[in-house]
Amino acid sequence: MSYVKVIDEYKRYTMGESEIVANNGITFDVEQGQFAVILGPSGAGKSTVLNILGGMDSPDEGHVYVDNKDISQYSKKQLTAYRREDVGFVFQFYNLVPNLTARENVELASQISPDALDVDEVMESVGLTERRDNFPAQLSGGEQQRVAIARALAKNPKLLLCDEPTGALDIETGKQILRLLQNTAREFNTTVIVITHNAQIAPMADRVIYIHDAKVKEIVENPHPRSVDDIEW
Ligand SMILES: Nc1ncnc2c1ncn2[C@@H]1O[C@H](COP(=O)(O)OP(=O)(O)OP(=O)(O)O)[C@@H](O)[C@H]1O
Repeated sequence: MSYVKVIDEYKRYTMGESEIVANNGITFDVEQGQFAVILGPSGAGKSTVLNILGGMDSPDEGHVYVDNKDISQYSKKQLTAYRREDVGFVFQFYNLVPNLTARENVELASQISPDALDVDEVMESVGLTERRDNFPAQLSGGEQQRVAIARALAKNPKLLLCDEPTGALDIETGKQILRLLQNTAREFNTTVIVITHNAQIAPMADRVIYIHDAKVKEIVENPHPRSVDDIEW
């Protein structure tokens, strides 16, 4: 079975009298160690998929397998443990703790995971050894995002989920972050899933899942993903 397997997943929200179908029978797979991109316009349902994959929300129907476990059937308690131990999150606006240094931000995450990696090794792998004693406000946006990635990786997660990770960065810095995410999938065999509306990112992914209007429109496999350096946007 694929490492991540979403099968006929539905999520509906009630807004007063009306119902919004945010995910309308979503089905896709991602293999272990793949760098996958979920691409679609605003409102297509991408964050809903990510919230469900990350254990922040549960689907109304369907199944979501991660590493052979059906997380759609998890209790609240099981979801809490899953979020803590199995999933690393990277968001558009970093969400670092401002009064902790870069290293302390990473350490904090490593402390809640039983399977945590060595904090200094992770800091080195994202190229931040020199800046580890700086506070977030003393770091550039790209450096702060690298701290956020280190924080997510320190837990040694099964899944790294990234919500518009380059959305707040300029092109060159965004490329550095994408290179880091692509390398993470390759070197750590971590399954990385990025959601974005930026179609320029698609050629560098191993698999692209196009979502439109709450449904999967197309799934494209890239047998030869492009290097980040060859991508223009
Ligand atoms: N908690 C919620 N309550 C009500 N409606 C919601 C909720 N979360 C999402 N929606 C609706 O579900 C639909 C899909 O939203 P979602 O955030 O998943 O899209 P998206 O593709 O991530 O968009 P964006 O790129 O703008 O974040 C939208 O119509 C949104 O308004």
